[in-house]
Amino acid sequence: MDHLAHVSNQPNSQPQSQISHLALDIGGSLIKLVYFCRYDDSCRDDDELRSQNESLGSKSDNSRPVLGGKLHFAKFETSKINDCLEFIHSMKLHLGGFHDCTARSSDKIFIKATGGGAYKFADLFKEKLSVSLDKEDEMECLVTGANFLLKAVHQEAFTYLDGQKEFAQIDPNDLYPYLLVNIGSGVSMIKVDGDGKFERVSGTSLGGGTFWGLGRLLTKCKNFDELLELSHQGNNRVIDMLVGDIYGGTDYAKIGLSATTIASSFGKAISDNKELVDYKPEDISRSLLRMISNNIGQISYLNALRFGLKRIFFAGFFIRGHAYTMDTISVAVNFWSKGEAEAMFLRHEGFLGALGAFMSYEKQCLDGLTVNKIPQRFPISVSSAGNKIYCSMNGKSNGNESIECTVYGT
Ligand SMILES: Nc1ncnc2c1ncn2[C@@H]1O[C@H](COP(=O)(O)OP(=O)(O)OP(=O)(O)O)[C@@H](O)[C@H]1O
Ligand SMILES: CC(C)(CO)[C@@H](O)C(=O)NCCC(=O)O
Repeated sequence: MDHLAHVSNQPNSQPQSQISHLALDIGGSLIKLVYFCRYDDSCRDDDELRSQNESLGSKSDNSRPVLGGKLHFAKFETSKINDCLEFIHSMKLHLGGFHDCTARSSDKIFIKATGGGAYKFADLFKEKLSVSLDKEDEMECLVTGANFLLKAVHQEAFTYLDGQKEFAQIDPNDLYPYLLVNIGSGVSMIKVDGDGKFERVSGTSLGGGTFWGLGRLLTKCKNFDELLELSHQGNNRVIDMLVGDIYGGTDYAKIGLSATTIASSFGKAISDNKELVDYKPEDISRSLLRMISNNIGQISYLNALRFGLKRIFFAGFFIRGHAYTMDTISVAVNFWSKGEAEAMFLRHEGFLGALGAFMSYEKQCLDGLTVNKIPQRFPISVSSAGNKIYCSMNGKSNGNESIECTVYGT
């Protein structure tokens, strides 16, 4: 199994009946998996949950036990898709899909999938796992995933400035509008106005793939984390041309540029008569990270300005909860907006699309999930004709770690 598989409390040999509803987001760089896994011993009656749900108009069935479980998250490099297929097969996750309810006797299994790879690798999934991928729109899934996390998961969003992480209090009734910036291989910027109400307003090809691709070529790093780690020790001023380099050490105060502002990313490399080997990989990594993060922060701000949006949520696996990345993006948003707009980050940053695909099981008429809002302790309820899933989202989730859920079993 790929070392990238990142699942907490990962069951080693779960019987198939314990796992249901696998959803995939197959991107240009990474494949993300979300699946629900029941606890062995969690069969219990939960009258409080039942009555809360009923008071909100959701039908519950007293004959069904309430089952606890977790939403699990895993990721693989897209280039190592065979490891992912092996993982799915070994965990029997591919059986956690749905059957086509229009074809009565069909035993065809469909798995919800989003991202470009849902198209590109559909035949491979059919050939290796005998499952069909039920494709969901990538932007729609990102938005559904973001709305779900922001409304349901306690302490999901946070700000990060000057090394200070602060969790944001998100009022689910005062969430919209906001700008969602998903930094994957490329970057999508989406104005979100409500559940299912959104518009992709911009994007840029200078994204996570650019950082990792250029970084790999320039530093010979073998993996993304190594490149990110290197940036810690680097000094971008060795390579970036600063305003002070151009202005003889002084600020260009008249237009608000301090001497330390980057005037030209990688600009020093033109004048130094140096070769690539003369630069330290850590300095290259730092400059690259700063260049990409600054640029995304600036374009995001411009789009927020364009539509009068005050809140910008940044997601996607480029961020990786990395301090310098988040700081750079925050500073860029803060600098350009003169403090008017705020950059926020999400703990489950890389799994929005996969979560959105997971939620889309609600569209199916059999074994699907429906999502209803429930306030306070059980903010989100996910239910299906066959079983009901109440994601209690009790704040125990942490980044890639699993999220506690409560399920009405069949
Ligand atoms: N272990 C890793 N291996 C490769 N890239 C990683 C890794 N961890 C983080 N990244 C970064 O995350 C980016 C991919 O993020 P994400 O999974 O959100 O996007 P994607 O879905 O693959 O891309 P797209 O949506 O553009 O198709 C990579 O381009 C890289 O910058
Ligand atoms: C093409 C997608 C949507 C695939 O996830 C993404 O990589 C992206 O938004 N790229 C940026 C494309 C652009 O708007 O320039």
